[in-house]
Amino acid sequence: MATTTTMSHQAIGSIVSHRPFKASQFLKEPLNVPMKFRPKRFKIEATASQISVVDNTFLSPTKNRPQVSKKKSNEAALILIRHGESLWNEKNLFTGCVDVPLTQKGVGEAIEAGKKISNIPVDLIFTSSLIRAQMTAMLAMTQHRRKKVPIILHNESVKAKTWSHVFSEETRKQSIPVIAAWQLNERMYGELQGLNKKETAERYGTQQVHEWRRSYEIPPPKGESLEMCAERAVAYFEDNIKPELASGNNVMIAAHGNSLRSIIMYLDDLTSQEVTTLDLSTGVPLLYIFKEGKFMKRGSPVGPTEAGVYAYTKRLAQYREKLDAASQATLD
Ligand SMILES: O=C(O)[C@@H](CO)OP(=O)(O)O
Repeated sequence: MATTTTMSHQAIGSIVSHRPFKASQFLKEPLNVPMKFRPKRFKIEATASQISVVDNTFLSPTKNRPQVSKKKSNEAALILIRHGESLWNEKNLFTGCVDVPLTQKGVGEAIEAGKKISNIPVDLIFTSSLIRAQMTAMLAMTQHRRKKVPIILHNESVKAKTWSHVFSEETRKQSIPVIAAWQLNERMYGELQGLNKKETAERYGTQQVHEWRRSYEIPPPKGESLEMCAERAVAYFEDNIKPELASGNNVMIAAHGNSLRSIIMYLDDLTSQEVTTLDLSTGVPLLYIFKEGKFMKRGSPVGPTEAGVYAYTKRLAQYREKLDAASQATLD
């Protein structure tokens, strides 16, 4: 196994895009175009009002998307969840872009994560195209008090889009669009995929394997470094998710240890050195508030009734009050 230190963006695009899910059709651009250059240290460079309009046609209400009403608020909640334990996490195998499901423990973690965020508004869900992230998002939403129905959008072909159309405006209002994007997939782990992590550390040395797993610049053999993963995940976040937050839509992202590390690096403005110590647990939701073009980290809600979370902003408190009032009305 040879360590690859460089890899063209074109090559990454073509490897990651082997999946039948064709995000390119949503984005109206080929997957193999060289990715945009992103600075190593990401900056939030624009205020909400300055954020440029991007190609959002796949999200358009006219394009078979359950409608998310555009709100006037300049504040929105952003929830990040790493998927629950997968069958390969349990076996301690490098997983990357291999599409394995959750274990029973992972199912439980996703449900617990859902309880913690059950009083936080969610208007839109983004997941990777991998089943462990999608299972986590769906299971978490079974716990939400608002009881809206998450619906996975199928825009991969005209037929898929037409055949999944929802004809009732009222039903659409009671739905949450779920957008699956390969750009949010786990880092592509190259020749480590399927290998046992402990055995790999014994073979190549703990230090080498730690660098492959946690460094910013060093890619695993024939795989993506965190930097490469950031180039597609952060670009997707900036182009597709940030504009939704800027419009006041509350967003949940269910993704992976490394795709989320790269997004957190961007949100928290971490250096390439600082990100090496960032490690995410499975099934732990993290809350950010997006306001006036800035992301404010609010940590992980400990429980659904945790007063502190709802004191973060007036809007969150009001949302929770409405849910409480609705539950009370049902009981009366
Ligand atoms: O195997 C993987 O895909 C990831 C996440 O489980 O592992 P690591 O913690 O090494 O980044």
